[in-house]
Amino acid sequence: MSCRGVFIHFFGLFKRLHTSVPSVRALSVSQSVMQNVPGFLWKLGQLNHVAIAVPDLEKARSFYQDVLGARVSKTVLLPEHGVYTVFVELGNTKLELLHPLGKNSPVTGFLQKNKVGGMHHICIEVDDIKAAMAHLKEKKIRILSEEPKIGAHGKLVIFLHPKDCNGVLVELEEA
Ligand SMILES: C[C@@H](C(=O)O)C(=O)SCCNC(=O)CCNC(=O)[C@H](O)C(C)(C)COP(=O)(O)OP(=O)(O)OC[C@H]1O[C@@H](n2cnc3c(N)ncnc32)[C@H](O)[C@@H]1OP(=O)(O)O
Repeated sequence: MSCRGVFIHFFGLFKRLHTSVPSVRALSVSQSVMQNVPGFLWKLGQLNHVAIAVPDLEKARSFYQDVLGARVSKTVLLPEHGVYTVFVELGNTKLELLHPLGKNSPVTGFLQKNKVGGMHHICIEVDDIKAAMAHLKEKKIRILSEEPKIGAHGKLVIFLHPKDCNGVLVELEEA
């Protein structure tokens, strides 16, 4: 490469580095704050977790821990939700592995339809769950419990009907 070629190559590289750093930073800042939409009495925050229903919890744990090398929590039983949970840490978010607990588990029917497992719900943080509920009722989005419950992180949660949310079961958790 000529002297001029070397200069152009390094100048191009410098420009790319220079422009990529602020855009990465801007992205991470916007993800870490609640969205402030004018006229809204509550704010939507970041993705808390994606839940995956699994027919074999130990096999699923082993996949994330031993094959992908992720940090994985102990199994926690949540009888009031009818699930066993295992959390997989991903840095910017988590995966929640779900397995039915008890005969009335809401995950049983899902696993009957999805034998190998599959994405069960997403969980997004909100700053005020009661205000979110009032707003969603007004918008005719079905909330799957009369009152918020205590979720996997000891915080208030509600679930929104998948048929009202583009086919995805949505959990909102008060941050
Ligand atoms: C600890 C806590 C936490 O993270 O904090 C948790 O995870 S607790 C995680 C477990 N808890 C929950 O899931 C609570 C909220 N879930 C529920 O209330 C229920 O599971 C429903 C989502 C209402 C589904 O009820 P159920 O199974 O009785 O109804 P169903 O089988 O007739 O389903 C009605 C329609 O919704 C679809 N459907 C059912 N579950 C779905 C899901 N997870 N994602 C997307 N679509 C789903 C079915 O395919 C069906 O569509 P077609 O009519 O087209 O066939």
